Amino acid sequence: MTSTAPVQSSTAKTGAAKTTAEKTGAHTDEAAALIDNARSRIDALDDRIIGLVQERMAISAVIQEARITSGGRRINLSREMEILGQYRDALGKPGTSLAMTLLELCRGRA
Ligand SMILES: O=C(O)C(=O)C[C@]1(C(=O)O)C=C[C@@H](O)C=C1
Repeated sequence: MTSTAPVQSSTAKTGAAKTTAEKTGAHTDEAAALIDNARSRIDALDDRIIGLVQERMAISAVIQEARITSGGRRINLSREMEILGQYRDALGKPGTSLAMTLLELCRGRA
């Protein structure tokens, strides 16, 4: 059964804890529960994505260090173009921006 009753909070003006409905912006308990559950899954995914980005940064640092130690340069533009193309092909124009941000994070000091 779908609940259509608006979820209200008497604490909204007092600064006390928000209700689930207030947190989610949903107008029914059912929608609020769905959003709450989906947000938990997004939070778990974001934790994994952040971990993967950190793992990428560490591997990238190893590559850069090896290249620099061998007398080369930190940056390898042709490889960066390859990566930008891969993200663009998979995700479109915002994919390019995402790849640029990733590369910026990874081009730290090796
Ligand atoms: O693949 C490399 O050669 C790297 O150094 C790694 C990496 C990357 O993070 O993907 C970082 C810097 C380079 O300019 C190109 C790519």
